[in-house]
Amino acid sequence: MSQPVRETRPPAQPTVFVMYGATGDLARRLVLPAFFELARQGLLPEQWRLVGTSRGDEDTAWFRDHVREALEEFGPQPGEGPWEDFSARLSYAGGGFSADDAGSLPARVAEARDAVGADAQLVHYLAVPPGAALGITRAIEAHGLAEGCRIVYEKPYGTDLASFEELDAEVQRVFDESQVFRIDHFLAFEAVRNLVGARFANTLLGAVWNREHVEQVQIDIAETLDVAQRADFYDATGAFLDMIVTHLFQLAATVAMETPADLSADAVRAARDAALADFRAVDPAEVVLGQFEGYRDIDGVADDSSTDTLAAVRLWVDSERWRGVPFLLRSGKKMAADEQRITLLLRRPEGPLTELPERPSALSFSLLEGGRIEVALIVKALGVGEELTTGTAALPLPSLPGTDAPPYVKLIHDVLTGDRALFTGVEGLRNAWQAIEPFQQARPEVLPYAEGTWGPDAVEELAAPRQWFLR
Ligand SMILES: NC(=O)C1=CN([C@@H]2O[C@H](COP(=O)(O)OP(=O)(O)OC[C@H]3O[C@@H](n4cnc5c(N)ncnc54)[C@H](OP(=O)(O)O)[C@@H]3O)[C@@H](O)[C@H]2O)C=CC1
Ligand SMILES: O=C1O[C@H](COP(=O)(O)O)[C@@H](O)[C@H](O)[C@H]1O
Repeated sequence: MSQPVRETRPPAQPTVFVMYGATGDLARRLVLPAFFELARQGLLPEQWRLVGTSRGDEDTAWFRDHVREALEEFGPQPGEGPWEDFSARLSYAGGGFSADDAGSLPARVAEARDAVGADAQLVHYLAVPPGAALGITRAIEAHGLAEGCRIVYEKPYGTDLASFEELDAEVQRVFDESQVFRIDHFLAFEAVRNLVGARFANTLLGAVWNREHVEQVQIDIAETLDVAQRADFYDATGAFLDMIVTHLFQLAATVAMETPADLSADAVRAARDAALADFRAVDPAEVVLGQFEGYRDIDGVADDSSTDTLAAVRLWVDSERWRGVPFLLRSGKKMAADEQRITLLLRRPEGPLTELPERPSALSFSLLEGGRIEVALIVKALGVGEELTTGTAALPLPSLPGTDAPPYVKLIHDVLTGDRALFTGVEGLRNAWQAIEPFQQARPEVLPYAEGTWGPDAVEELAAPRQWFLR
């Protein structure tokens, strides 16, 4: 397998970056801090500007304060990087942006282009709810901002198969595919990139990566966080759309994929998309939806809301490699812990040991804190006896050589350099929406769960006869 050449220098072309949804949670928590981190690491082009935009009436001074506060809350701290220079390159276009009414955005973009040079690369970043993507796409075309640009769509790309097809038809009409970056930031966690790197570089992992050795695959993204600051978006979306059909499906496809021809962007994406094509349509009877108690009291949430704040699914991948192995996916808010983990539970060996501990041997990839690869092994416990226990050997990825690149740092850098390896493929997304059509037509009842737990009891049953690795 050849090693792809990845660009690690700053891109040379001047760039104007337009951030739609600049007032939102994603921009504040992840994207704007990632931009500052890129500036700190000297990975932005020498000439760049960032124009924030949304529908309110805020101005540039407000936006600069907003970005500073975001950095103070989520880091890196302004004082840890070139804040004065950075903030001078930010401007704001309030008043909305639609095909009928351009507002002030084209004027702000023109100013930014004048400042960096006429050959500037224009990058549109849509950090907006899925329902807003179509209108902004049309507005970009209507106001002459489409030609030669790059455009980044956040997940979810559509909200069902029909809206995905509608959005994508418009995107394909307005842009060439090479201009389009459909983001799913979970693909860029260091631990997830090692589902590819470590798997294909080590026979120790690669040899057991199949149904002969793996009994279950579990993908668990558990959050203690609630949704108070983005109730409008969340109440209209829910955990299944927000996390399962997007992030967790992409993670499942990364585990399930066959060996790509090489590690080029196209080959890796094609392998992931092919795995998504093997996902069996989700049976609503194998889905558990939950809502944490107290959710309906949040401002912006309907009193009778039936939105799921937790979803768990037993998914089947009908490929030769994975036939018969359940992929258990779970994600929710207000759960017992913050954990993001992909685990391959290994089968119990046939004799001679019969009294094995309940906790099985496993390969586990934790995404948090820069990532950790763990190998859980059943071993003899210390002492004069022969009792067995499960112990874990852990490799914290931050202990490896190199500088950690958090997902949005990596992905924005990839957009600037034009590397599309870690972006979702359109065929894969179509397959994902197709796989959940039966579920969307017959959603199961939403069950209550107490804050600080692992969800309704029915979630446990999905994993039977085993248990969730995270408990
Ligand atoms: N928050 C997160 O952790 C992550 C979110 N995402 C994705 O990012 C997107 C945005 O999520 P998030 O930031 O959490 O949501 P928020 O509700 O916090 O923010 C949404 C932003 O979009 C703007 N917006 C809302 N509706 C429209 C519209 N019709 N037209 C134009 N702009 C609009 C809002 O601006 P205003 O109302 O001021 O106009 C606001 O700036 C979602 O698709 C989500 O799935 C992806 C990864 C992580
Ligand atoms: O896409 C989303 O992801 C976040 C979790 O990602 P993280 O990198 O912040 O851990 C989730 O909280 C949010 O609801 C969802 O929209």
